[in-house]
Amino acid sequence: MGAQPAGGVVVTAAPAGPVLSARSVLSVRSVTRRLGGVAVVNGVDLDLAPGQVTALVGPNGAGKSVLLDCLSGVARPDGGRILLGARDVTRAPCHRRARLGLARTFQQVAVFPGLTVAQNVLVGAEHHGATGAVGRTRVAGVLRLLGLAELAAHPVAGLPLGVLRLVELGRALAGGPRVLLVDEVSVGLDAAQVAWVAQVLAMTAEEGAAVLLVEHDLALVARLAHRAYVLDTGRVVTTGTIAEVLADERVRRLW
Ligand SMILES: Nc1ncnc2c1ncn2[C@@H]1O[C@H](COP(=O)(O)OP(=O)(O)OP(=O)(O)O)[C@@H](O)[C@H]1O
Repeated sequence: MGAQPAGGVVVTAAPAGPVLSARSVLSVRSVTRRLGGVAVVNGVDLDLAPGQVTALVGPNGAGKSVLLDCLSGVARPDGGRILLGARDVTRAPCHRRARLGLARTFQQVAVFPGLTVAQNVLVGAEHHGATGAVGRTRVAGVLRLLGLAELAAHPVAGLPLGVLRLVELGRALAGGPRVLLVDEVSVGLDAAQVAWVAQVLAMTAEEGAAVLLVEHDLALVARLAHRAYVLDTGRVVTTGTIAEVLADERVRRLW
């Protein structure tokens, strides 16, 4: 990998200004998800703004991944509403949300082991409606962006976890999502890969996407995110600009 993504922007600390005036592209209202009789996501309200990286942080078991499952359509909420733009997608399946511009990565990396790197990324382009030559052009651009071009024809089976995370991120980016949900993207990456991915996510937001970053690496959160929500035992305990949240005494006590 080189020093920064192709066509890249040098990323400095994210501006910490409030986003309250910006339009929300994903709106979550009172979302609850019960598992085994327990509300592991409990009445969550959350808004994602275009052009912003929003962090979702909290201790192990707080409900972050289950909330992402509700947002992406992997799981159905037991209560509440999810709006993607003006559309109510609370009960919409994953593929419909993908067509509407929502993409995600998974904490347990999920790639198609029998496909090559390029084919995995193409799946993401096609899910978002980019087929044929448009899809292939998208794939080539994403592979360059993520430093994966030389591995394009390589089967993903057997590749290291860090590379698989990049492939999965590439699949999510290939459709040009307007909402991108990333779950623990830094796990398994070395420091250079984390820096690279940080720049890619910052660029994705700068180009207008709303990015939700679920992450335990608070240095990465502080570097990238404009705002944050802190989840604990299924509830949002605080939200605000990244500076406000990281300075909050209640947040410090959670780690
Ligand atoms: N399929 C399931 N059945 C029952 N309980 C579950 C299931 N999946 C998750 N849980 C529980 O839901 C709670 C929230 O889990 P979740 O994975 O969302 O936490 P998290 O905040 O993502 O944690 P981590 O940071 O460790 O990934 C946990 O108590 C977990 O044990």
